Amino acid sequence: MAQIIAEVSRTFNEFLLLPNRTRTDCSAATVNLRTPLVRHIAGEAPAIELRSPFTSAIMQAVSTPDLAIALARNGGLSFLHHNQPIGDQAAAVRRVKNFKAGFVTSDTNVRPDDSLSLLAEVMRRTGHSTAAVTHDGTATGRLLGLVTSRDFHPRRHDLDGPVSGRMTTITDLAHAGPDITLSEANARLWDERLDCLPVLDSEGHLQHLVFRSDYTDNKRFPDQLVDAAKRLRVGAGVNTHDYRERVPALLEAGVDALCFDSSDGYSDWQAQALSWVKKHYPEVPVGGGNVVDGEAFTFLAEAGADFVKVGVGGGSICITRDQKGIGRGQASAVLDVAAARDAFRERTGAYVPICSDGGLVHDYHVALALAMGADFVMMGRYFARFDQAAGAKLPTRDGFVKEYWGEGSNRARNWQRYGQGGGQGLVFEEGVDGYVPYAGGLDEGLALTVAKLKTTMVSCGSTTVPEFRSTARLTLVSEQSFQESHANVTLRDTPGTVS
Ligand SMILES: NC(=O)C1=CN([C@@H]2O[C@H](COP(=O)(O)OP(=O)(O)OC[C@H]3O[C@@H](n4cnc5c(N)ncnc54)[C@H](O)[C@@H]3O)[C@@H](O)[C@H]2O)C=CC1
Ligand SMILES: O=c1[nH]c(=O)c2[nH+]cn([C@@H]3O[C@H](COP(=O)(O)O)[C@@H](O)[C@H]3O)c2[nH]1
Ligand SMILES: [K+]
Repeated sequence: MAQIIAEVSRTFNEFLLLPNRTRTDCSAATVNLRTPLVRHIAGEAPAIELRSPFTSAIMQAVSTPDLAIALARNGGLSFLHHNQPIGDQAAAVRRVKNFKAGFVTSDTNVRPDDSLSLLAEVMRRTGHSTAAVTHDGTATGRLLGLVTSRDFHPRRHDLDGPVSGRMTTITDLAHAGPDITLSEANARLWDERLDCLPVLDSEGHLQHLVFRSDYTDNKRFPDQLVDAAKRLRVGAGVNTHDYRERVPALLEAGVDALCFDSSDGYSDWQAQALSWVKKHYPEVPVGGGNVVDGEAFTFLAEAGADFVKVGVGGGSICITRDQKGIGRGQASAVLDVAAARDAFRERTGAYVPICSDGGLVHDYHVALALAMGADFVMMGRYFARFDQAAGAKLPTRDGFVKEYWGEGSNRARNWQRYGQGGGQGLVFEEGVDGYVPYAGGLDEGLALTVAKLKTTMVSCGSTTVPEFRSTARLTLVSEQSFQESHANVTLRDTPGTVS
């Protein structure tokens, strides 16, 4: 007879945190959000640690290179989606790895014999006032000089004259070699009172420009998630179909972590694929999932998973529970898997982090997921709202929305992966195609969520994620107390003032 699990399956909305004693040295400024991404010996440092416990979903509508850059600059990690040809996904990985914070590729470039009027036109188009003069007018040509909008004036200079007549030539120009770090470049900008420092390769070809005006921007991101060579880190989703070709191409492109992406990770397909990656590329971290119980977690941990993603059917675009009748309330799933992770650590000495994926509707749900045992979270809807995500931004009567669609929807055209009903292709959809409210840029949006998370942790008396988890006290809420959690007055539509 079928086994019936006695415990009711619960969601995040059914829980609240009780405040713990907050000591005077516990404040938002002292909270540290570092958390392990990958398997490690318990008590030792993991090979990769997130600086902030956020990852973006392995979805076309979410994890673009631009989003990956923005999230890594804020200490989190994106997993670039694999619903695209292998070469395209590898190119997306390269785009993130080639991003050098503070090192910009020059977009305002001219040849020495171009006219000043052409230069003025290029500057007007790009909105930038420093142009690189290269032998072929490209961003990577041999650098001959720099010219700025301060070097010429339409009434003083003949605009038909060549750029070379007004540029500062390379012999009089401070410049740097390819190995300079951002902090060394910044030091030179200040010490030598430069506005711009060109970075050249050994043959004198332009690689990047570093601007003094970007200095504060670089200081804004103290928690960037970078590798040993100071390049931003990026993850990539893979599947159990073409991993033998996809994984080596992604590694070649410089990917930092992989994750098998499936609605149901409790399968021999995934165990086989994990063992294959571990056998051929033991150095690359690879996650597995998704699962919703301890038994499935242990199965993937034993197959070699370096982290395990938790969540079936709870995502905002998910219709898996309606369609297939499988899934589990996300709170129950995380609690069960967290207990299995701790038992696995006791038994083997290995700590395999877990990720709560999908169904995080309110910012405080992130705090609940971490309190219930998640080491980090993955979100789709949340990141799909930002400028950097893939969906188009569309105007509506009440403001803007962004497109957001599930990987199991018709729109995702993930069909080659399906053998539903024993045939070829997608027989029924497991996700919907819709819109989410537009939320501007990722930097500002994530900063707000992080601020709320830190404040919750302070109320719970903890300054680290492990401390928060081990001391959290959670309570179930009744229907009535849930009502009490919301404002119970008629809201003004214009803000009131107190004075
Ligand atoms: N987290 C969630 O609740 C859900 C997520 N999704 C997303 O939708 C996308 C598609 O997920 P899935 O449909 O689970 O894709 P999948 O590729 O894991 O599975 C598709 C089908 O292929 C089979 N299969 C897997 N590997 C195979 C192999 N090597 N040879 C033959 N058959 C194989 C599976 O058993 C399944 O029937 C993913 O991006 C997933 O994250 C979809 C539904 C729910
Ligand atoms: O049932 C589903 N049908 C789909 O088409 C689909 N696409 C993505 N996902 C999963 O949802 C997660 C994102 O959820 P949120 O938008 O709630 O953050 C993602 O991280 C996935 O785990 C899907 N689930
Ligand atoms: K299964």
